[in-house]
Amino acid sequence: MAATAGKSPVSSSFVQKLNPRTSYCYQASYSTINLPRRLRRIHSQACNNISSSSDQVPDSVNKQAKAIELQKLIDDDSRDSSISLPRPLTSASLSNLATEGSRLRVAYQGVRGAYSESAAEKAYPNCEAVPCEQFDTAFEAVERWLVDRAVLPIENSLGGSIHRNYDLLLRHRLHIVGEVKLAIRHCLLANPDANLEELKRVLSHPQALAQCENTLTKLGLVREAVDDTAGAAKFIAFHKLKDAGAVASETAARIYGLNILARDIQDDSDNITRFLMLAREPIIPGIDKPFKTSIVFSLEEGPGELFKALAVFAMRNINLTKIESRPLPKQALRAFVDSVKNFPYLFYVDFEASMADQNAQYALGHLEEFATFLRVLGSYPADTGTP
Ligand SMILES: O=C(O)C(=O)C[C@]1(C(=O)O)C=C[C@@H](O)C=C1
Repeated sequence: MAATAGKSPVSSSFVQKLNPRTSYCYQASYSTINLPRRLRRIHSQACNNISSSSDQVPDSVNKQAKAIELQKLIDDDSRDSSISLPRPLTSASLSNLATEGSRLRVAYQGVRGAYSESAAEKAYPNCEAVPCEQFDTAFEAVERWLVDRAVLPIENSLGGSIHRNYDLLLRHRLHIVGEVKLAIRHCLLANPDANLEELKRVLSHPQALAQCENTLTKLGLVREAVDDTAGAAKFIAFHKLKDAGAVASETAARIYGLNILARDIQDDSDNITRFLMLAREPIIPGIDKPFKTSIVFSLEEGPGELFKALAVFAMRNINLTKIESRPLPKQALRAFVDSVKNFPYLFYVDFEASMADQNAQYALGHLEEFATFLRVLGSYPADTGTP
């Protein structure tokens, strides 16, 4: 191995694991580096903890059917299980999900018209976007080979990190294979017979409500959090509410037959959400285009530990684009830390380099020397296009 200033010694087995050009075994093993055996056990227990079976097959998605009559939607939804829109998957309905054709199937949390659906379609044009009730269901659908990818919102330029989704990345064993940045333009929606003066409350995803904080405060509307923006639109349409609006997309307005009372109500016109694409297998990282790598690690307690960890990147001129800290789950904590004085944390870091880049391999080799836990979540092409 050639000597490089600031580089730390790296064992050959480590490079073997990290270097995509060396072997196929890299593919299966690079996501977990130096995972203590006890924590590894906890991980696989968590991953195996998947509920099984049941009875409902979601109807196929006709993406071209733009104009869906509201009355039909409401009638179908209340009387008949065969509604025109696909029902979001629940854990219970996963086992009967049939594979249709060869289009890439991408699971997202929410109902039709959610921003996550647009993100899936932006990342994979022509994909079949599969709505899921919860993020866990979307992850499970990938783990059980029922869909090919899951899409996960991870951070927003106004609202910041979506913390729960960081925790899901750790709990499940999927790999990040791509990212997509999407411009989020929120609308205030209401039923055709409702008007702004009558509105008292507004429903939406907590992130969307936070992104429209100023506008909603000015309007004096009470915020009510629901699972996703399009779900809020569907709910007010279904119940024909006159006193409640929804913060959601223009697409959701069209699908659920709602009026757009105001457009672009986010606090800043520059409102961008970054989504991650997840798959069962990692992709082989290249160096032909800009790549990003996402990792998660934990450190011993002590002065300068985090400084040392970040220095492994700084000394190799690797740019960090994101750092997030999350509490280390108690369960995992018991497995690999004997006693702690303060609250222990996991650090999630995104950096601008491919795992095929030797510099990045050296940086992680160096970090591995003192991190108590280190896992590569994925190395994937950076989204450098217009959101
Ligand atoms: O509710 C939706 O439509 C989503 O896709 C979720 C979500 C999020 O989790 O941040 C995605 C983009 C926007 O930032 C608001 C909500």
